[in-house]
Amino acid sequence: MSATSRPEATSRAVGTGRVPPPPPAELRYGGKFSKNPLEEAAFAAMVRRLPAVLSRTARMAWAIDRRAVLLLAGCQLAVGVGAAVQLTATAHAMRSVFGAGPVPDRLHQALPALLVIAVAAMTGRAATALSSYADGRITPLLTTEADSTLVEAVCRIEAAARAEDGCADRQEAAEMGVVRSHFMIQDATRLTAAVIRMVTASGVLTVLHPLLLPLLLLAVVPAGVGAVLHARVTYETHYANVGDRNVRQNLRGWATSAKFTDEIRANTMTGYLNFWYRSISERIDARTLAVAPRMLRIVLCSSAIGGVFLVATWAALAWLVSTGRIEPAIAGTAVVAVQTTLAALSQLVTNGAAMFHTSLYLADMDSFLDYAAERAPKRGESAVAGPLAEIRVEEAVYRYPGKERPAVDGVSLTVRRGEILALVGENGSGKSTLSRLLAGIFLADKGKVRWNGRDVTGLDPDSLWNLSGLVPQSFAQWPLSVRDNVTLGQPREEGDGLVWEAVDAVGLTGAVEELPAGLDTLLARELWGGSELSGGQWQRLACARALYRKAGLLILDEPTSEMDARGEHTILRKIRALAGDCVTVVVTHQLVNTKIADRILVMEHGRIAEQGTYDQLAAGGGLFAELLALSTNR
Ligand SMILES: Nc1ncnc2c1ncn2[C@@H]1O[C@H](COP(=O)(O)OP(=O)(O)OP(=O)(O)O)[C@@H](O)[C@H]1O
Repeated sequence: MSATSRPEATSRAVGTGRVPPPPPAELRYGGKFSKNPLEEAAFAAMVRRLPAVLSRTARMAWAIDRRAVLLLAGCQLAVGVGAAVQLTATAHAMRSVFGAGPVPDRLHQALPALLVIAVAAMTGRAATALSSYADGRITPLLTTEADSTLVEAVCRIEAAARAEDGCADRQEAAEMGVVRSHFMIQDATRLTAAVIRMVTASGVLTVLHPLLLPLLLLAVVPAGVGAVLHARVTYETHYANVGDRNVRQNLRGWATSAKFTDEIRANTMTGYLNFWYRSISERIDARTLAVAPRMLRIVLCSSAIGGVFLVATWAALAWLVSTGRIEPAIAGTAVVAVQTTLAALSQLVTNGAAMFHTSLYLADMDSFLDYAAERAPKRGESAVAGPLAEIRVEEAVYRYPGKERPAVDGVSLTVRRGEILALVGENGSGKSTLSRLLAGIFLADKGKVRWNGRDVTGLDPDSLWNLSGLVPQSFAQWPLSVRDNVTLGQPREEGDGLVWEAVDAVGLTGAVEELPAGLDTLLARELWGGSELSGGQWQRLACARALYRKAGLLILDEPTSEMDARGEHTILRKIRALAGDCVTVVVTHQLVNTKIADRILVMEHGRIAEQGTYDQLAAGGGLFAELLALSTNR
């Protein structure tokens, strides 16, 4: 921990008599949740990855823009042919230049070959420019495809699986695959261009003298090995940092979000947050810096070994000329061929290592996509028949991953259309979890939940959710227009009429009319032109969203916790008025609000402790009566 990170937190702590905060817990992606793909991978196995990555890149690019891929392939071919033509013409020109006769005559003789060299060079340049144009056409779409695939995969995962340990870290690791997909085409193009140039130049070199190519290979192979080892170390560091990076990213979002400014300031959390942020960053930096000497050793060793072989190559060439084994004219061409091959080989190893590096991140992305696919809903495909008449829960048990005790533990109940069911109970008693089971968001580990008599595991989840409207405990404040916040991108043919109806039902008409652009007002204070609502107004909007859906199942989890008495009264009356057409479930701690319910279910430790009407329970002397007494005892 550097001394620079602590002073603010420490001085604040000293000033208030508090102890300085400990650094945040160390989190590592790995261990029981995942396996570092490099742990047991041999060097050869890593190099063997390259063709697979290349063909995958080609397939993805082909699916996106065939013409651009063909253009790229044509350009690669032109670059290769250009390099071969240049070298052959160089050999011709050298022979003329080193031949007999006066200098002007020799130059004149070399002129056609020199012109061919110029045209081949120009063709090569033009092909390279066209390649980058084709790359520019493919890459943005490729990145978008990778990004959208990832987002869609995350959105498809069963809600319950999101609570699994390691899920968020795997996702964070996969994000890097999206970032690297930006370089895939460029790396692949450069790699194949280098291969083509190297093959043509080394062919010419072998024809000139068979000894030169092996020597040149020896000069470049150490650099290649060095580059791959370098990529391996970089990836290992990245891998060790995934967990901390994930936490840092979340912390950054929370610490800098305007939504939490008040809480952070008034609770003097700024110092702690900055200290934590720095601590995590420093931990990440420390891991990165710790491998710097290893990186340096790799680069130094590979450069030194490569340098020795390069000197040997030039010495061999000098020896061949001095012993008359090759003519000076051929030696001149050999110098150009060596330079070309060397440049191509260096490009090959650099881009090969880059592709290898990319392949590691893509493997993380693939592995996450597989993980997400395994956790996508595997339920039946049949739709719920007719309007929702009844939901029946039979001995349902649900336990969150990693938790010892079930959150819902053997609950049975039936709730019918036209009925309002209130769920009450102390914090953590399982109310929200039960409502998730009722909505089919979670599937019971044991027992059954049936909609109209059909087990929800056999039903298409979208068909369930098309019939439901939910106001969750913590609802989203979408940075969208008022209208989109109500319709959530599902406008109805009736147009704004239904939107206003929903807005009116929650008593928000006046507030929306006062907004600068009415329903079109962007609700995002941070964005240019945006407006902001109060906490209670946002909650009313969340209720309007659920009411707009005219759902068969309405679940409201603490729907009025931020509302004033008038807002609460309006919404509860509306819920009562709409109750005839749907199954309504209200989760609340405001026990007086349960008066609107036909039946109240009191939860305790995941079980139903008691149930009945308000009057029955209030007079019953049980948990409800106790909680009611506490709520009025001030
Ligand atoms: N995403 C989650 N991952 C792991 N455990 C969870 C998760 N959500 C809830 N739990 C646990 O499940 C139990 C029941 O939680 P639930 O949210 O259903 O309670 P609740 O009655 O709605 O509480 P509250 O009144 O505080 O909203 C609690 O012990 C809680 O810690």
